[in-house]
Amino acid sequence: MSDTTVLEQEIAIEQQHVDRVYARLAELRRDASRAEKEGYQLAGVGTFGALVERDAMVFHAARRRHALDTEYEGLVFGRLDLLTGATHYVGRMGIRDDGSKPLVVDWRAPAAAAFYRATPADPLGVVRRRMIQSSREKVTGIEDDLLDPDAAPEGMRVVGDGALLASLAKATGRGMRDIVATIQREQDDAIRSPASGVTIVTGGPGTGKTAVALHRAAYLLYSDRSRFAGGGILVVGPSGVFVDYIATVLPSLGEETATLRSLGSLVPGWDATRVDSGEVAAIKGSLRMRRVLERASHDAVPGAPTELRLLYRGTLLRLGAKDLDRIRRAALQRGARRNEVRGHGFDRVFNDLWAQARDAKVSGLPEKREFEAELADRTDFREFLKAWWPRFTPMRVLRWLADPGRLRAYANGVLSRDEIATLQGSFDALATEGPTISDVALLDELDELMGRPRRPQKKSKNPFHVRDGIQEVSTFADRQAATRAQQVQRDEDYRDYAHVVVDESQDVSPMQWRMIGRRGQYASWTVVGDPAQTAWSGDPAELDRSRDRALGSRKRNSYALTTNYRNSSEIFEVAAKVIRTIMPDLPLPSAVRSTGVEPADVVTDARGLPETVRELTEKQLSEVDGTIGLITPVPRRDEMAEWVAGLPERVQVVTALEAKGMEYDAVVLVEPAQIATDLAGVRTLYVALSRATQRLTTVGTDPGWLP
Ligand SMILES: Nc1ncnc2c1ncn2[C@@H]1O[C@H](COP(=O)(O)OP(=O)(O)OP(=O)(O)O)[C@@H](O)[C@H]1O
Repeated sequence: MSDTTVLEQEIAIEQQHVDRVYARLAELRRDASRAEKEGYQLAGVGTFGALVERDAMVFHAARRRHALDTEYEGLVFGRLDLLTGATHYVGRMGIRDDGSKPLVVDWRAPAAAAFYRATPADPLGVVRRRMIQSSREKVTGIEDDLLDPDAAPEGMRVVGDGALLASLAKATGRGMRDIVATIQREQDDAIRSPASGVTIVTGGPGTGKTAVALHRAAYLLYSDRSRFAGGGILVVGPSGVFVDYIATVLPSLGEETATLRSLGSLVPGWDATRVDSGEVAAIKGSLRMRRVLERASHDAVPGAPTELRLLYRGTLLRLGAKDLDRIRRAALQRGARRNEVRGHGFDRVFNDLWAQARDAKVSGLPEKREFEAELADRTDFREFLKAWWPRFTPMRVLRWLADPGRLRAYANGVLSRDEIATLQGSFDALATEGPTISDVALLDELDELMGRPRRPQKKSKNPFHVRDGIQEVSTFADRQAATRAQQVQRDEDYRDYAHVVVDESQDVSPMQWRMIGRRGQYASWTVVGDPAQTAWSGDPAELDRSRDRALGSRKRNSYALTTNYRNSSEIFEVAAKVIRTIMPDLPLPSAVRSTGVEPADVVTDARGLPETVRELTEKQLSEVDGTIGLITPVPRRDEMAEWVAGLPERVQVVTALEAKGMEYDAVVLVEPAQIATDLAGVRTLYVALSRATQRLTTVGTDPGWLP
C-alpha cells in the first residue's frame, strides 16, 4: 500500500472521531442554550432563592455556551495510544459523550500530560503519539511518533515525519500563535511547574519562553481557577507592541481573564511608549533614584508663597520663609507621605499663628477653635494653604526634575556629577509628550512616597449582587462585561494579583522591579528572560538584588530551554556570531530548522540607503507570505518608516528595542553597525538579528559590524 493511501486511511479514521466530537459539541451547545432558557423561566417563581438559583444557572449555562461557541481551530489535535490499549484524544477543551466517557481530554488535564512529556527513552505508557492537524472541522494531516516500538500492536501504523517542523514552517500572522499542539517536553516541565513560589525560565532567542509563560498562565487558570481567576493573573511585557503581539494567545486557549500590561502601562493613567537613551534609562532605573525622588517629594513647591501675612483683628500675623520651611519639615518627618500629612502641616500653621496672636495679646482673641474657624473662612488664607501645600500628583513632582537647579539639589551626593549631567534635559518633554517608559516606574515610586490624598471611598458595585433592586446580569456577555468592569475598577489600585508573569525580565530595571513587586506581594511568579538579550547598561548586581527583593524568599524552580524554534539555522548562525564577540562561552540554543537560504548583507552609501531599503523590503514582500519587520536604530525609526511608506501592512517598522520579543517571517535590519554602538549595543543587535523565521537581510553604510 502506498504511503499516501495509508495516510488517507488514517486521516479517515481520525475524521470519524473528530466528527463525533463536533456532533457532541453541537448537542452540548443546544443543552446549554436550553439550560439558559430554563434559568430565565425560574424568574417566574418570584422568590429570592429562585432568583439566585436562576442567576447561577444562567451564568453557568451561558459561560458553557460561550466556551462551546468559541471557534476552536484544531479543537482536537492529539491522540495517545497507550500500553493498556486505551486511546485518549487531547484537545483545547475537555468534552464527554452522553455516557460521560471522555471524547477529548483538555490539554492541561493530568491525563494529557503524557502527550507532551513522553519520549522514546521514557514513554510513560504511551506507544504512539499522534498529532492531528485540521482546518476547521476537517482533518488535514497526521504526524506520528512511535515511542515504544516493542509494545506496538500488530498493524499499528505510523505516518508523517514531524508535526513540529510543519508547524514551524507556517507563515507568521500579526499576532503570536499558541503552540498547544506541539509543546515540547522541556517546555511542558516549565508550564506545569508548581503553582506556588517562583518559576524561572531562561533560554536563548526563540526557545519559546514567551509561549511557555502564556501557556503556563492558561495552565494555572485551569488547575486552580478560583485562586487564579479570582485573584487575577498579571502578565507584564516590555512594550505595547509586544503586548499587542501576544494578546491573542490566551484567548485562543479559551482564557480571557488575565491582565496584560507593558512596563509603560502598568501604572493606571499612563501608556508610555517613549524610550530614554540607554545611559539615561540606566540612571532612571537605578535604586538611587528613590532617594532623589524622596528629596523632591519633601521640597517646597516651585513658585509657592514664601511668606504668609494676615491682618487679624488689627494685628499682623506673619510666617516667613524659614518658619514655613520649618513647619513643612516638621510635618514631613520620618518618611511621612506628603499627601497624607497635609492636614498636619495645616495644623502646625494654625498653631504658630495662634501662638503669635496670643503673644501679641490681640484684643478680643476667641478660643483657639473659633480662631481657626475664622481663619479657615477667609479666602486669602485658604488660597495661601492651597498654594503652599497643594495636593500633589506624582507627575507634578516629577516635572520639578526638569529644573536643573532642583535636579542638582535632589541628586547631590546620590548621583555622580556626570550622571546628573546625563539626566539633565531628560525630563523636559514630560509636560508635552508625557513620560518615557522608565519614567512610569518613577511616577509609581512617587505615588508611594507621597501617598494619595484622602478621598471618600466609593462603594464598589458587585455585578453578581442580586439582592436589593436585583441587578439582573443575565447574559454571558453582560457577565463578562461586568467582570471586566470590575477588573478595570480594581486596576486603579489593584495590587493583589494571585500570579504575576514577567516576560523579557532581563530588561526590567531595579525601579521597575519595585513597581511590579508592589503588584505581586501575595503572588506566585513566573519570570522568563535571557540575560544575553538585556539592554540594561546599569549595575548588574543592583539588578539582581532588586529582582530578588521583588520575588522575596519564595521557593524557586528553574528551567532552561535549549532549542530555538524561531530562526532558521542559517539566520541564527549570524546572530550567534555577533553575541559570541562579547560572550564567547555563552551556551546557545540549537536552531532546528534549515531553509537553505543564507542571510544577505548589503552595503551601500548614505544617499542610496533609502532606496535600497525600500527595494529590499519589496523583495521580501515577494518572497514571504507573512510579516516583514523593518528594524531600525532607535533614533531613526520615523525617518526610515518614510522610506517604506505605502507598502502593504505586512511590513512593520520597529526600533531594535521594540523588536524585543517579536517575530517576523522576514527581517530587513537597517544600519546594524549603528545598532551595535547604540544603547546596549551588541546585545540589542543580537536581539534584532534573531527575530526572523525565514529570511534575514542586513543593510547599511558600514560593513564593520559583521564578525
Ligand atoms: N513547541 C513549539 N511548537 C511550535 N512552535 C514553537 C514551540 N515553541 C516555540 N515555538 C515558536 O517559536 C517562536 C519563538 O517563541 P517565543 O517567542 O516564545 O520565544 P522566546 O524564547 O520568548 O524568544 P525571544 O527570547 O527571542 O523573544 C514562536 O513563534 C513560537 O510559537
